Amino acid sequence: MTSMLAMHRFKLTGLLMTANTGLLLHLLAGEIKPVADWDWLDIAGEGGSALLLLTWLGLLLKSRPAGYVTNLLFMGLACLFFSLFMDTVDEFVALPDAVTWDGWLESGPMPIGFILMTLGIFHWHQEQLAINEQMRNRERVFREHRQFDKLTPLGDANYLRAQLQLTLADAAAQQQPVSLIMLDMNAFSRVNREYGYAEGDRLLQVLTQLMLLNLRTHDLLCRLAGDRFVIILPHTGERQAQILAEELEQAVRSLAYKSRAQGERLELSASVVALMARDEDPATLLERMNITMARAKQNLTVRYG
Ligand SMILES: Nc1nc2c(ncn2[C@@H]2O[C@H](COP(=O)(O)OP(=O)(O)OP(=O)(O)O)[C@@H](O)[C@H]2O)c(=O)[nH]1
Repeated sequence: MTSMLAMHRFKLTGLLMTANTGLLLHLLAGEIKPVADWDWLDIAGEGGSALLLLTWLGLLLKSRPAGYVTNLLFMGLACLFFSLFMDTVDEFVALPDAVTWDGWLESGPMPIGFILMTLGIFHWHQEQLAINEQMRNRERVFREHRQFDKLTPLGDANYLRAQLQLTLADAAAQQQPVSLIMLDMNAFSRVNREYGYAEGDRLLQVLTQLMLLNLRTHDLLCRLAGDRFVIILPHTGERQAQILAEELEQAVRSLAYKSRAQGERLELSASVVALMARDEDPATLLERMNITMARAKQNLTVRYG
């Protein structure tokens, strides 16, 4: 409360002084009416409204940051308050007939107050639109953050599907090819079993870095689940995707990853398959990818037992 008063001290002092000046002018020029002449209904109506306007002023200053819009609203409310205050004072003080300025004090600030209030509310509306836009952006970022895997931290399966949908739509519009690569580590569960889950986690992080180093800037790597990753390759035909897939497979095989505990090298390999998107939705494309991967894994088992 004290900080609010301090922040708006000039405005509040100005209002207090203006209201006092109006009161003083009335007292100097006129005489206090006998109580019998007081119109209680007018006093309650005009005085009550003036008090309510003071409450609005307090709430406004308490809830809004200082600035242009607040100043407009304050000035508007202050004018309305002054008009009603003068109206209320008029109920207690009788002025000679020759005095005409009291009418100006009562009615003059009223339209100015309404104009200032209208301007203030208009700018408040503009300000609110800008805030809404910012909130929407923040919410979008927050929602997207929830779609990121904490360990790697790549986009997760939901993020992948959303991005795939966008990329496929873009590709269709531009008549450009899109390809996908799926990489699944072989015998990853053995790493967890023999070296512990924490070592498995560390390996997944290293593999992520390794893949990112091997990709182009516009490729998007996501973690589908566990040790399975998918890369979206915009503007890429199947042949180029195959080359990238082979490079990734080679990179994993050549990785001289050492366990944290004993520092021994782990023999690593990955199954990597590449496909070019046809005229299909993300779910169908991912399904086709999973089937291709399952076949590649099956061949691996048949070959090495
Ligand atoms: N450390 C770690 N392990 C995970 C995580 N998510 C899944 N896994 C493990 O990854 C393994 C995946 O098992 P599988 O799908 O059978 O994979 P795999 O052992 O590589 O078998 P193949 O793919 O058939 O060669 C399981 O042991 C999961 O517990 C994770 O975030 N961290």
